[in-house]
Amino acid sequence: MTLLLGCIADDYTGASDLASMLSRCGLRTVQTIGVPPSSLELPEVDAVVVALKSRSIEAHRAVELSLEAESWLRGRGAGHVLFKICSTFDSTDAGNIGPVLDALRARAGGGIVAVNPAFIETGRTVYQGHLFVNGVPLHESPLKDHPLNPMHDSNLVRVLARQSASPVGLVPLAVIEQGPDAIRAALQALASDGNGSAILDSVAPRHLLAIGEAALSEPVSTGASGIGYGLARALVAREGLPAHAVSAVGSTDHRDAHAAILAGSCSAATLRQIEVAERRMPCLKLDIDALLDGPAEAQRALDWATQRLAKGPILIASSTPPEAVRATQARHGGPAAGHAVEQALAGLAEGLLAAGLGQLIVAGGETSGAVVDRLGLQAFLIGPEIAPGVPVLQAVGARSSGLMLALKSGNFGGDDFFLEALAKLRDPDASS
Ligand SMILES: Nc1ncnc2c1ncn2[C@@H]1O[C@H](COP(=O)(O)OP(=O)(O)O)[C@@H](O)[C@H]1O
Ligand SMILES: O=C(O)[C@@H](O)C(=O)COP(=O)(O)O
Repeated sequence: MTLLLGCIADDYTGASDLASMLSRCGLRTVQTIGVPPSSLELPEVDAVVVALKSRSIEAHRAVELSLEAESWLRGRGAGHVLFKICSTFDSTDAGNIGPVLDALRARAGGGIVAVNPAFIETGRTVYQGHLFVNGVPLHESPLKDHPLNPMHDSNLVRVLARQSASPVGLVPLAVIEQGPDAIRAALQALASDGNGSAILDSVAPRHLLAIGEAALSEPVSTGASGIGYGLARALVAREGLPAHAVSAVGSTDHRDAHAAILAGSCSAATLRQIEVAERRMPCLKLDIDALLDGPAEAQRALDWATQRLAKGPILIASSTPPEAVRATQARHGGPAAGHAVEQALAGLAEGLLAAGLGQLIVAGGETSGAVVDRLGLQAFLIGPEIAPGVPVLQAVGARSSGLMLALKSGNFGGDDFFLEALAKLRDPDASS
């Protein structure tokens, strides 16, 4: 296998978002959970997205894991490596975007890293280095209330400069509008001035196409699915590949298996999606204090679910509005509460799988990471898109092979997302 593109994603939902974009553009893509063991047989692909759970861990550990993934990808021919971060730049001043980007750049021998977190289809745009979420500056968007990394600064040049060892430049929209050659020249000028990275503006797909083409001249780039779109389109054109969506999920004997939704995201979008779904299926809202006090609440939830699974899909949610999250964090500590809730939901997934689950939808990036790790899943084939950034996934590898999943970033999807996802997991080929 010789890769056209190697990708390292800092969480699992982000990885499937990117993998979906690459597949839609025509690159045969597989998502692996961490660096795959040599025993795992992967199909012939053009791109691999190595999914890490490195967004909210110690920076030095995120660097180690990312470099390990980089070696694996370069060893399989990847000339360019994209470090996939969140389109809302989820991070803290301690990292992990800056430290990982610095390490990948150093490993590649220097140069300058183009950084662009735009994802136009989900309303993420960058102008004058400031990130907007559906037209609202990042620091005024729902991301200001994120349980793990609340975002309080929309100026990404400033945000990244606090995390990176090298100065951060800006390539403004006026230059991006001039196309790939002008972008390359601007990046070179910034590199000559000592910048190790630069935030690139973009408010429309044509900007991402130009950025993707320019970014391929450097060994490393950083960003979300928008830059993935630009890179994939540039590679497909360069290699003369057919520019149409490829889906790799095969027929599944899980079509009539039990289905469940686990929601651990407290995002505004997920809260609305739960509201819609609970009118259509049994829904259990976990008692968070009880959940954090001991195993009885999780056992109650598992009993509740296993009694109902055979009758149709069910939903279990830990999600609460921001004020309740703040109260929980004040009582139990932020990271401790988050971790405990993730592990409780992971335990529920394990119990549900033992009870015959064949289709699983998880809402929340960290939550998805905990669930996928607990189930020991190794890699995913990428199927059709349910909503921008959320594809149908089919597990491959020793454990739970064939299991159909959707890993939803908290902020993604319309109000009907859970209903749409259930239909698509049951029948990935059905037109929506
Ligand atoms: N009711 C709650 N109170 C406090 N923290 C919670 C609650 N429910 C979930 N969490 C935690 O909030 C975090 C949500 O992050 P994540 O799963 O990445 O969602 P998103 O995709 O919205 O960022 C997780 O650590 C999760 O365990
Ligand atoms: O780029 C994005 O917004 C997503 O792919 C992503 O990374 C989302 O992270 P979570 O909201 O933590 O799932």
